[in-house]
Amino acid sequence: MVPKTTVPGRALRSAARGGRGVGGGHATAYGPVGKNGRVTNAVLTSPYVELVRDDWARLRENQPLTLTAADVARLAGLGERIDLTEVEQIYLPLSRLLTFYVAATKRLNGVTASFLGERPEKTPFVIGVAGSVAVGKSTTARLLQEMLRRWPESPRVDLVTTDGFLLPNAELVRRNLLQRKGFPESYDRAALIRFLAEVKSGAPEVQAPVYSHLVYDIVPAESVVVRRPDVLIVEGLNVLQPPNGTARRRNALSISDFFDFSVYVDADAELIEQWYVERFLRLRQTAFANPDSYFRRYAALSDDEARATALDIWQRINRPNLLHNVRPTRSRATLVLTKGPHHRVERISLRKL
Ligand SMILES: Nc1ncnc2c1ncn2[C@@H]1O[C@H](COP(=O)(O)OP(=O)(O)O)[C@@H](O)[C@H]1O
Ligand SMILES: CC(C)(COP(=O)(O)O)[C@@H](O)C(=O)NCCC(=O)O
Repeated sequence: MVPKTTVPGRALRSAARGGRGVGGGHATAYGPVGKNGRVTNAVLTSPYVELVRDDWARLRENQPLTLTAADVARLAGLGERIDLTEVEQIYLPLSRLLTFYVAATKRLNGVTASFLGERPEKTPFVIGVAGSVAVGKSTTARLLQEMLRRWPESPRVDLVTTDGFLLPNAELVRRNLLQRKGFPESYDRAALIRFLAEVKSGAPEVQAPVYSHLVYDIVPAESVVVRRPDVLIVEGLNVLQPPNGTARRRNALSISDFFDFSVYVDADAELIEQWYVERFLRLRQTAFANPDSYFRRYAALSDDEARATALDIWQRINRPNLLHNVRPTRSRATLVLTKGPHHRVERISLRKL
């Protein structure tokens, strides 16, 4: 199977007509290429090369899976069981690709330092993980963290979620944004950018604020500390969001300016809705049942009531955010994982241009 170049989720056409096998296809900004190898017109095609899962799975190149079924079960936590074959066929090749990027980026930083006549500084390789609420960002990020830790290039891998940079509830209420938690305007973007700038500049210790899903608010006295890891994974709905109007006018940076690689986890909105509702139903027996939970009133709901409540939250908040803010950032990712039913990744699009 020859990889295709497409806009993720929208099949365009194959730019890899030469049939050079997996990895042999090329994405081009100009196409199609004529018999004499010359560009025959200047139609802009996609910067992505697209692989179906079987071709992608082969790129693991005999790399042994070092995660056990027990490790994977622990990563799934209270969620749905994660299929070990999925880990082997999808996430292992991805972690292999990432280690190549980590090594290449280190070399590139060394080249820049030597050009400047400086000593190369150790800066963390930063990976962004984006996608809708309930698409599986946290699970993907945790899997990548565990897998990357097992490679010699990146023994120290930290993970930070952007919910810590949400504005506190009191401030959301003041700005009339409590019903828009997770929308770009509900975050302290400047603080997130400052955090990433400090991490990237090699600061020995950088603190990030913490959000509690239990109390549904920022925890004022808590923080997570990032101490110059080899890799930092930054997971969140809006990590690929470009600066808004005012910020753009001030030439502000994007969060993604600090990324060395980014992953967008994608699926049809109908599937994500189903995963959101299923997770909500499960949370009734666990997190919602905790007396300290902001959502403790949901613990007593019947199945039908819980389903209706979850659907209402999905349709009022998370679905519009997905459609208007999150999904439009998909084309900025280095890699797009497109899932089908049961979280099975069906297509992988890798940016080549
Ligand atoms: N690869 C996967 N295999 C099986 N279940 C998954 C997978 N990824 C996510 N899930 C399940 O889907 C739901 C949403 O995943 P989660 O990682 O919490 O999403 P997000 O961080 O995007 O909100 C959870 O119930 C989780 O257990
Ligand atoms: C906390 C979240 C905004 C996700 O934040 P992220 O870590 O992606 O920045 C989201 O999981 C959430 O709780 N959304 C709010 C929907 C609601 O009001 O229930």
